[in-house]
Amino acid sequence: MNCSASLRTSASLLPPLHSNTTLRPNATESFAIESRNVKFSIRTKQKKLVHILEDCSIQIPSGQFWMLLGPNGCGKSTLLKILAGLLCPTDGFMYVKKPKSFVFQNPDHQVVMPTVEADVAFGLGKFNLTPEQIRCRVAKALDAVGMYEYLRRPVQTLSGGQKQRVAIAGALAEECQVLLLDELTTFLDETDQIGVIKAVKNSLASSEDVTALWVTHRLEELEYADGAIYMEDGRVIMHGDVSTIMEFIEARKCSYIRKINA
Ligand SMILES: Nc1ncnc2c1ncn2[C@@H]1O[C@H](COP(=O)(O)OP(=O)(O)OP(=O)(O)O)[C@@H](O)[C@H]1O
Repeated sequence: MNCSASLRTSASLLPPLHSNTTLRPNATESFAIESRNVKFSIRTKQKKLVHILEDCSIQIPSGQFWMLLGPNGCGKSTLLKILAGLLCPTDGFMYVKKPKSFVFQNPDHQVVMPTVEADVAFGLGKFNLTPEQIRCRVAKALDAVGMYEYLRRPVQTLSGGQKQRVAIAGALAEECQVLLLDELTTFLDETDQIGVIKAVKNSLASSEDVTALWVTHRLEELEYADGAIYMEDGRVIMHGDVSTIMEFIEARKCSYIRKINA
């Protein structure tokens, strides 16, 4: 079966998967991001074991823009941080193409240099690049996110959305293959929100190899995605086609409203 094709065309309600999965050595090559039965638990100070993620399985084809949605506290950021390598899963298998980059909700945690140009160039120090190569990479990355004309701007004069775009450009300049984006638009107005989404779309269009996973609360953003994942209570409930998932979430909302009005 061509998994990649089936994921693009249909959403699926996922049955619970087996626990105690052994780690699988090889990833499926067509997927830039893959997790199988990933679990994450923590032990509280009172020694109580709390299960935050249960059997989370996802597959995101290379070069696509996917969104991860679900109610507050369902585990979206935890799954994203695991994929980024910021947290270690308790069990399961995962593969994320490298280099990968995690972009934070608050750009002030990431955009740290005095000017846009210096900030995008910041991560390039670890590569053996000539000044001309650095200029070239910075220009290309800023162009991809529509911020080239801001090259010399002090970062403190930028809006939240513009800072997010600079943070994305920093990742692109390092030629990252996977962008993991954590609720970038939560504090943005509509113009900045659309600017950031378009910057991600453009980044993917300007390089066949870049894949993005975008955590969001905003249902209207789904229209920009190639695929989606819906989580509840630490589990992946649906995975695949955007319109099916959108309908599912709308139905969930209606049933919730009916319940509170009853
Ligand atoms: N270190 C921790 N200690 C205790 N509980 C935690 C810890 N990290 C996460 N959690 C809990 O795990 C659950 C999932 O959190 P997570 O931040 O991943 O959810 P989310 O879906 O991203 O939420 P939101 O949409 O509100 O940002 C929450 O109930 C949260 O309180």
